[in-house]
Amino acid sequence: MTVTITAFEQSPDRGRGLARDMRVRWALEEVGQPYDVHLLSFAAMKKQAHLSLHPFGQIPTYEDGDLVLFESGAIVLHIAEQHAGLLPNEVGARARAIMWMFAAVGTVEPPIVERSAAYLMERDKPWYAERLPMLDGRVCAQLDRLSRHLGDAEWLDGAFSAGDLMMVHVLRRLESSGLLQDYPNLVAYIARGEARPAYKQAFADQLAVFEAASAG
Ligand SMILES: N[C@@H](CCC(=O)N[C@@H](CSCc1ccc([N+](=O)[O-])cc1)C(=O)NCC(=O)O)C(=O)O
Repeated sequence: MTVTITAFEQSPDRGRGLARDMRVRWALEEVGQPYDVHLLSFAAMKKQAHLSLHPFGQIPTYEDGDLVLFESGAIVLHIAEQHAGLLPNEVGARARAIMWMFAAVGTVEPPIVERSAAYLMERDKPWYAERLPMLDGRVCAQLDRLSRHLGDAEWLDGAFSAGDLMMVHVLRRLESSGLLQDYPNLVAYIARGEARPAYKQAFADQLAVFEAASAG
């Protein structure tokens, strides 16, 4: 039975690989698993057929036979548990890799999403100019700490893992913000993730969807 994921029919990330189906695509490529994609319009995401898969009406979802999952982190963890290549076998290293998955989505991502949401929904509000430095400050506080931890290491904890996959994708959202320029080791870290063949394949496949939709 082939796995099926959901993704945007026409992603607002305009093919930049920022939507969260990218994490699932990348994970499936890292473990060498084929998958089908069910593309959804914004309207279809809020209809009952999709809400029965994803109670919050979002993408991505993951279907494998009777199993239906949502939450990109949970999907990546499931893929990593089912196939070799994204989690170490050694108990402690495996636990730390999962720890970094949670750190990505639970500690580093929230201020990045808050900053992005403010730009998208509040940039014309009178308080935005005053609020932006605070939003940047919260993002940079986490970048500072992550950068110090990473130092000159290639990955967060030994070999590349699902923790790095999630963290690289979280950080990519900042690529056009200018905030990463003060953290050259994080820029290089992201570039190492983007240089992986599995990432490149996932990115190309996500971009192809956007280009086909834009051409149509
Ligand atoms: N915590 C969930 C969050 C899922 C989520 O936010 N999904 C978004 C798409 S990825 C988030 C996203 C969207 C757009 C960009 N972008 O750069 O344009 C980046 C990321 C979605 O379905 N949004 C539609 C809706 O909520 O109605 C997860 O990790 O799976």
